[in-house]
Amino acid sequence: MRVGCPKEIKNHEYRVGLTPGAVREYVTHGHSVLVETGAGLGIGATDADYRAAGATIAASAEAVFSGSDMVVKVKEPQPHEWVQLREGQILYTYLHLAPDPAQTEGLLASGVSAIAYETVTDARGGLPLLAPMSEVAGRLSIQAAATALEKAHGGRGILLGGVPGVAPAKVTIIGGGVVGKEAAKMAIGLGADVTILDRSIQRLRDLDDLFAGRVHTRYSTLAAIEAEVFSADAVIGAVLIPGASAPKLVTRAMLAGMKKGAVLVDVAIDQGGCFETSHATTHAEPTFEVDGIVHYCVANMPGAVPVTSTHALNNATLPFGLALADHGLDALSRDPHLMRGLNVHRGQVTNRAVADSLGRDMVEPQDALAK
Ligand SMILES: NC(=O)C1=CN([C@@H]2O[C@H](COP(=O)(O)OP(=O)(O)OC[C@H]3O[C@@H](n4cnc5c(N)ncnc54)[C@H](O)[C@@H]3O)[C@@H](O)[C@H]2O)C=CC1
Ligand SMILES: CC(=O)C(=O)O
Ligand SMILES: [Mg+2]
Repeated sequence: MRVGCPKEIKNHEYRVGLTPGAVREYVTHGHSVLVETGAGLGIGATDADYRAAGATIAASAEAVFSGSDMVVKVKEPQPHEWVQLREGQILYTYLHLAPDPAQTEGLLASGVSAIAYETVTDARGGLPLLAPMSEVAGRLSIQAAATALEKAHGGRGILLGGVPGVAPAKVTIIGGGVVGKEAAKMAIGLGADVTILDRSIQRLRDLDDLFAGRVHTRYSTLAAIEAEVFSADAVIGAVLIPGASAPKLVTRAMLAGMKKGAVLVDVAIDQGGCFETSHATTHAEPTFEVDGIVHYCVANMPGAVPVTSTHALNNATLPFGLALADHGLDALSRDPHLMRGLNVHRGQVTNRAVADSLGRDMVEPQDALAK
């Protein structure tokens, strides 16, 4: 198969779909790999590194899109990229379609078979291609909160860990999955007072065992969210209903009950955000203020640390990517977990949560593939 990797073009996105190490694996499996010139510079990988791994360097993104049977990326394709996709081609990347009707229309019109990293599953009920970036974003969320809490950045001027004799900041984490757990580790490490809310009691049990008394856990009800948000200095939004738009758990009315200069970090913004007042921001201008509350809503947080993120992402995407290259779309029939990644195929939406969120018809992926 001809595998292609264009340079990422989203604002301040420095990750790349394939590392030179991943290219070498595809080439060893007998595939050819086309990489856009400069695609790896954000992680310090030069065209020469890719050539040494067996890739051919393409002068433009257009050459990669037109010359590949499968396009491997990081972020959802941008409008200028949708139009270059075609029927019979596989797109393998993050998509986050539920809050993005325009991109969905673009992919449907192209006829491409689009596999979303974020809905591929594993045998343990996890999301193996989302998890590594959730680990990064969870850890970064506390760095973002700490910075935004500084007075010069619009925050209330409180140090997460306090100092001896002065109380630490209170961090409320809504959603105790991968993002929530990693955020908690960092917040505890800095000495903050941490509470995690989740609506899975089993998840709260696991977190209670893991953190052994160093976090408070609360079952996520409206009343509990309100109480924990009102008393927080920083709130991390980390909920997920796989594939679907995030539920709005903190309303605009609730901001009035919060401390002035408190910070909301909406990690779930890539699924539309879990705070009513969120809108996606970029690394160039990551925060904005609503009713005296600082909002940080960057939809590609891991792009800020591309070296760590790209390697972590490639570790996870490589086995499924190789299966796709080796077997084409038959790889989906061989692996029900990869099948769950298929969001769009030949003009049809093939993921239930995505279709429901967008109010569109859905065709079961195996039926869509059989046609
Ligand atoms: N902004 C960014 O750059 C990035 C964003 N993300 C996003 O972060 C979000 C979280 O991802 P993960 O931690 O991997 O998901 P996860 O599935 O591991 O955890 C989500 C948790 O939310 C809980 N939850 C669902 N509804 C809830 C509610 N009403 N109240 C409290 N908890 C609730 C679930 O029980 C689960 O434990 C996703 O939207 C993901 O796409 C992930 C990586 C990067
Ligand atoms: C998951 C995601 O949106 C990201 O890594 O950018
Ligand atoms: Mg996104």
